[in-house]
Amino acid sequence: MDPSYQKHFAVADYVIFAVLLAASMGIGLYHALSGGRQRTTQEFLMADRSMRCLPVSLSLIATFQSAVAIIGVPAEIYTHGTQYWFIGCAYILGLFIPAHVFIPVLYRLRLSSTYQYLEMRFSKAVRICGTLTFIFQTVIYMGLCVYTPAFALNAVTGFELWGAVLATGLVCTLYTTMGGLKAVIWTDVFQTVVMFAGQLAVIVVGVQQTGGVSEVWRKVREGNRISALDLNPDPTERHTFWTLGVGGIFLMLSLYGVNQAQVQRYLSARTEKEAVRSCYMVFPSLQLALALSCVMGLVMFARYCGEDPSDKLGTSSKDAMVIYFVMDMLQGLPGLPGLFIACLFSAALSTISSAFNSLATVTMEDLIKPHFPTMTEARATLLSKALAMSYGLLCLAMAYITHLMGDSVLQVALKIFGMVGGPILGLFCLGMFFPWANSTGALAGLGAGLALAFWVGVGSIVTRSSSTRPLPPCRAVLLSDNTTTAIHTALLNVTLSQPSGLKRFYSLSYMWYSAFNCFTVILIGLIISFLTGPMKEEDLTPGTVYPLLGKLLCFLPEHLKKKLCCVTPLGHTLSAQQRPSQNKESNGLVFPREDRTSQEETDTFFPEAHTPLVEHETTV
Ligand SMILES: O=C(O)CCCC[C@@H]1SC[C@@H]2NC(=O)N[C@@H]21
Ligand code: NA
Repeated sequence: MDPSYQKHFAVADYVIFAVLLAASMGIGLYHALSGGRQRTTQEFLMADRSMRCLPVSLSLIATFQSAVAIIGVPAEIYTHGTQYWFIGCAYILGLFIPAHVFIPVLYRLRLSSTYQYLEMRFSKAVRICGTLTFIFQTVIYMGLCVYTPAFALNAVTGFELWGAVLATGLVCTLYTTMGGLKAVIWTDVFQTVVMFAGQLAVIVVGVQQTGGVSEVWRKVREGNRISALDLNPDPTERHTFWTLGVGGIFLMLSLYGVNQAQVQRYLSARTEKEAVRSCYMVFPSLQLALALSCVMGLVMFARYCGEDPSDKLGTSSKDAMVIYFVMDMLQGLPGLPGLFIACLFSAALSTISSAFNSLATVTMEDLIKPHFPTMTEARATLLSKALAMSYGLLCLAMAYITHLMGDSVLQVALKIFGMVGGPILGLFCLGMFFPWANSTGALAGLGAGLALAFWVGVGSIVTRSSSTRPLPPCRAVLLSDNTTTAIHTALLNVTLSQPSGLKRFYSLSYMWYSAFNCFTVILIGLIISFLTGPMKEEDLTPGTVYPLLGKLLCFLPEHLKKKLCCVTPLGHTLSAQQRPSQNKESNGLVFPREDRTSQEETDTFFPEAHTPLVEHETTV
């Protein structure tokens, strides 16, 4: 680290950072001392199912917008150009499908944990495997989210690394443990505002210090950082419209469709309509977050055109360079570096607190409560708080491990989601869209999906085949035009040895992991289901299958549909006493007759739902 490049904080910066932590603690304390004072798991884990769509939607964004995106996306744009921005196209279907497929199914089953669905549709074993897979994914991802801001700060400002990790971890654990989901959602709202403000400040100051918008635009175009629409169908090409726009849809479905942290927010909404509306409201805010990160990367490129300060930082990671850029821009403006640090830690805190809370929820609901049905509410709530605390400490331990996983934090996060989130998405799709799938098929599918995912993922890390050559730094721009053209032609003419066989398998773009693993689970799951005797219509728990065929073939006349798609209509919202009770004898889930209470909700989305295509008996 070249000492002249070390950036230091003014007192004002530390003050702003401290205010952020204090405000988050304050919100946590408020929710610990108000309302039901977090005395029941319904309140602690589900916010009393009383939330409105605005806070839920801001919390939905905050959950998967951490320091990884704040740092990783600008670094991505700086190095590879704006191709990554096409992931915004995946947000359309990536949010529309959760709003009209996953939310109606999951909301009407009145679940606390998403994985209860797996027991209702398949079996307890499938539920446990789904829960453990989710815990594994979230613990690793949480480690990455804690470590990223601390590591980046330390690289540039000498900011005490483990001090920052501990401060973040402890504050987060405390307000999550005290205030439950209500505190997590309201701190998410506050932290999302801080996150946007911090990024905006850096962009405004950055443009102004680089000579204005037109100057930035000129430099960015000359450095060919504005990527054209790349329609290359090669699945080993890291970022193209297909890997981002289509592969990204499966990534979004795994996060905003079936991930416990997000489903818990949908379920905390007071009505299904509010839940669907909150999902719609995520779209503009997510596009704004993506735009801010991408523009920040472009401004950073325009600012450092001609020189590449990352080698002076003593670390080759472009992620650390983003912090250097920010400190360089805001250095002379006391308070603004503190605002950006607050932005970075807001992004981290809002993700980590959501992870803690969802981990505590699934551990309680899926792993503990089923074995201790007589546990009192007070003990269950106390245990939930102890779990949040222990997960907090575990994530500090995970922090370092994720740092070893690779160079770009964004790439590591997207790989984790693809490798683990993809198979979980496949499990839910198998359950919701294929009535014939049975528990054996589900377990085999999940196992195959995870095995294949880790084979590809680990293989790509080991053979380093996922890192692609970055675009030439714009130093070439300073040469005369024809020289530049000559260099580019020479570069492009080099026939890159197309990897073959296993090497090609390892070079599959990580943006396809979600889709690839999802289809593997579905394919294997269906094959094993048919080999071991497919599920029968009457054995299906009502409301756990989405009439996909019925929807896709909605243009067919009724009598044809009746023959073709042996599907049951979507379930109605089960009132509290209707919820599935653990039946001692049959050790299965016993369902009372479905009530018709929430007819208006069903009518809104599935007018044909109350005229069942195939009359089915509920197991009473
Ligand atoms: O920021 C993180 O912690 C995770 C990296 C981004 C995760 C995905 S990318 C597509 C979607 N849009 C987001 O803002 N987050 C998710
Ligand atoms: Na966040």
